[in-house]
Amino acid sequence: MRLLFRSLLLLVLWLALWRLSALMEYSEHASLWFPPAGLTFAALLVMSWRAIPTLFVASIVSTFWMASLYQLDAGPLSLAKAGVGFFFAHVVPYFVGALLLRWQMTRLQDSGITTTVLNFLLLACLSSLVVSWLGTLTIAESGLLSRAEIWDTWLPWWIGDLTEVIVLAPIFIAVISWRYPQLEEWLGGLTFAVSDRNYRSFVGKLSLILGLLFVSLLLVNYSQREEAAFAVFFLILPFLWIAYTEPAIYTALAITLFSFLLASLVPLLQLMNYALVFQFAITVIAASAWFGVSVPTLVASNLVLTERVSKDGLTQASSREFFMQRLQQQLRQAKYQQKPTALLLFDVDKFKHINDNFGHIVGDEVLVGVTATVKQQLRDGDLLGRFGGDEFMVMLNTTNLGEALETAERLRKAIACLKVSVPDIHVSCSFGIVEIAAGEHIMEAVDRADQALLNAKRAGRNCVARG
Ligand SMILES: Nc1nc2c(ncn2[C@@H]2O[C@H](COP(=O)(O)OP(=O)(O)OP(=O)(O)O)[C@@H](O)[C@H]2O)c(=O)[nH]1
Repeated sequence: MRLLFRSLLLLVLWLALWRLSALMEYSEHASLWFPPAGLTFAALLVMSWRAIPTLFVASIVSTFWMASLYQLDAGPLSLAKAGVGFFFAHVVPYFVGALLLRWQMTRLQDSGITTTVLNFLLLACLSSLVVSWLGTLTIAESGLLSRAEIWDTWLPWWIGDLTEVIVLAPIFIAVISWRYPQLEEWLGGLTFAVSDRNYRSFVGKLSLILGLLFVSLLLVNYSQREEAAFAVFFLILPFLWIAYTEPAIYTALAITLFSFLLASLVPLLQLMNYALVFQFAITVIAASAWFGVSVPTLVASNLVLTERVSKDGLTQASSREFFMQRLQQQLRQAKYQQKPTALLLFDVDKFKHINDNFGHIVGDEVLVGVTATVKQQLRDGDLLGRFGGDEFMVMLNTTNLGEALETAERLRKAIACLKVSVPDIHVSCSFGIVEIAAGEHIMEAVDRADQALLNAKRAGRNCVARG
C-alpha cells in the first residue's frame, strides 16, 4: 500500500516536472532544463528497481502527451513504441548510474563527502550523456527527428539532463532523507538535517544571488551580447559563500531556486540565443557548490583532530606536544614583556603501589581526580599538561619563583584532600618548581624542574622543592 502511494506520488510529480520542462523548451526536444531527470535519478537511487514500473508508465504517458502538444500525426502503436524507446533511453542509463553510485557509496562509506560528490558528479555526467544519445537516436528512429537534427539536439539534451540531475537529485534525496534517516548512512558524512540556526543569513545570501541573477539577465537583454551572458558565472562566488557557511540543505535549496528562476526568465526575457551558456552556467555553478559543501565538514573534522592531538585522552589535560608548543610561545611573549614564567613538575606519590593494590581503573580515577583538582586551582592563562604516566607539568604565566612556591603549596594541599572511590587511598603529589631564566632553553628548565622533583621525592614526598 505504501509502495502504491509512493509510486503514485512519483508519477504525478514526474509528469508535473516534465510538463514544466516543456514550458521552458527553446527548441523542439531541447529544454533549458529537464527536471524529471533529477527525479528519475533520485527515485532510482533511493527506491532502486521499485521505481521502474512507475517510470515506465511516466515514459508512455509523456510520449502521448508530447504527441498531442506537438500535434504529431502518429498512430497509437507507433507512439507506444516511441514511449517504450524513451523509457529504455531515459531510465536504463540512470538506473545503471544510480546502482553504481549506490554501490560506491556503500563501499566507500568512510571516505568522506568529497568522494561522494565526485562519484555523484561523474556518474551523473556519464549516465546523462548515454541518456541524451540513446534518447536522440530513439526519437530519430521513430521519425520525430531528422538525422541531421541529431547533432543539434543531443548536446543541449545532455546538458539539460545533466543540469537537473546535479541540481535536483540532491534536493529530492534531501527531502527523502528526512523521512528515511537511514539514507544518511551512505551519504559519506553529508547531512541534509535542518539545523535550528538562524536562517536569516541564508535568506540574505540567497536574495543577493537571485537579485544579481536578475540584474545580469536584464543586462544581457539590454545589450544582446554573449559576453554579458557569461557574467552569470560570477555567481559562483556567493554560491560558495553559502556552501562554506550554511548547512547543505540550504545549498541544495539555493541551487534549485537559482536554476528555476534562470530557466523561467530566459524564455521570458527572450534570451534563447544564449541558452547553452546558461545551461553550462547552472551545471558549473551547481557542481562547484557541491564540492564547496565538503569544506565545512573538512574544517570541522580538522578541528576535532587538532583537539584530539592537543589533549590527553584520559585526563583531558594538554598533551606533551601541545604543552611544549604553548610554553615556547609563552616564553617568547614573556621575554618581550620582561615578565617571569614558572614551571611546575609534579608526580603522584607511590602511584605504582595504588595501581598494584587497587587496579588500573582506580589508578586512572586518581589521575583524572588530580587533573580536575589542579585545574580548579589554576588561573585561566595557566596550562596543565600530562607528560606521561603519573607525571604532570604546569606553566604559570607572569609568576616568579616565590609566587610559584605558593601556588605549588596550594595545589599540594588541594590534592591531599582529594577523595576517590576507595577510602583507603590517600593521594599526594611531590613538586619540583623553577622560574625559567631569560634566554634559558626550555629543556634545561625541564631538567632543573625534574631535579627539584627528585629532591622532593628524596625529602620524603608530598612536598615542594625549588630548583
Ligand atoms: N592507571 C594508570 N597507570 C599508569 C598510567 N600510565 C602509567 N601508569 C603507571 O604509573 C606508574 C608510575 O610509577 P612510577 O612513577 O615509576 O613510580 P611511583 O609508584 O609513582 O613512585 P614515586 O614516583 O617514586 O612516588 C607505573 O606503574 C605505570 O605502569 C595510566 O595511564 N593509568
